[in-house]
Amino acid sequence: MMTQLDTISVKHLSKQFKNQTALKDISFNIQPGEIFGFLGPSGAGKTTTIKILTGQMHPSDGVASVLGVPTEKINEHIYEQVGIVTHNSGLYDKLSVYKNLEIFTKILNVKKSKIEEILKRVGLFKDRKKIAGKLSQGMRQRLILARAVIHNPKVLFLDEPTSGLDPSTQVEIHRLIKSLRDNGTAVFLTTHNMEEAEKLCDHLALLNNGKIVEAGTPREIRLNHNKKKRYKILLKDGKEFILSQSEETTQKINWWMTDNELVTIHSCEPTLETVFLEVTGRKLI
Ligand SMILES: Nc1ncnc2c1ncn2[C@@H]1O[C@H](COP(=O)(O)OP(=O)(O)OP(=O)(O)O)[C@@H](O)[C@H]1O
Repeated sequence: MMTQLDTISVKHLSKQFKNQTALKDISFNIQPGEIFGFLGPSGAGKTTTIKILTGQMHPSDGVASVLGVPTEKINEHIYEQVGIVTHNSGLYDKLSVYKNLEIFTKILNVKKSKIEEILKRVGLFKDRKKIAGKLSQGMRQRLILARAVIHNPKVLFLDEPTSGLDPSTQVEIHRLIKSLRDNGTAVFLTTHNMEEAEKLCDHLALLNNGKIVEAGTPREIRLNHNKKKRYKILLKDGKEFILSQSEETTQKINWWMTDNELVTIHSCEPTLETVFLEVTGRKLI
């Protein structure tokens, strides 16, 4: 029987810097056509993982491979099949939007007709003559993404692709990422944004202090943490909050009811954000 090759395979990966352990024994697999979300607070080890998986850094222990290539053997040929968007993805600021992409079609041996196609897909076709250095932040990010996917990569690494963007640009970028996924691209995405993770990712891993502390589909992770009942409460003065079941909560609810302060009360499932707070004790920012 044929088994499908994992697009990304990570086994017992660790990374030790001089006096800092950045990753401790992490393992996961990503299949073609899957969006895998890697979530974690600042310093959790997300960028270190991307660096190892793109061959920019070697692990201290464990093995990882991308498209069947062990990460220590990764060279520039892999970039023909991989797209990367990170914080230091730069653009040629003095060149036009179109020229920025044209350069990449030459490097990556892609037909020029792809430029027009991808510009239309990211909504930048009418801006193709604009100078990259004068684009708004959202346009810039769409151009960086266009460049990363112009060659239809089999793997796409996205390090916080929508951070700092307005909601409508976020939606456009999500649409593009999903259409890539639907065409079989495996997407490795880091984010601080729980809503983004919930909407976009097929599987998630929550990283804390270099360890994977939770993994599964967004729904599985939420349901795993649904042991204690939670109540979402709205009071007359407009205050809204979530309280978990306890004697204190029951007492508070009684007071509010007696004082006619309570407007609505619902029991609710935990959000990914509350799960994250529970397992890490930290906010995701
Ligand atoms: N080159 C390095 N030398 C020493 N320590 C490093 C190096 N790179 C990262 N670290 C440490 O490893 C840990 C993980 O860092 P990493 O950049 O992977 O975190 P991150 O999850 O990407 O955080 P952020 O969300 O802030 O980008 C941090 O404690 C960081 O200080």
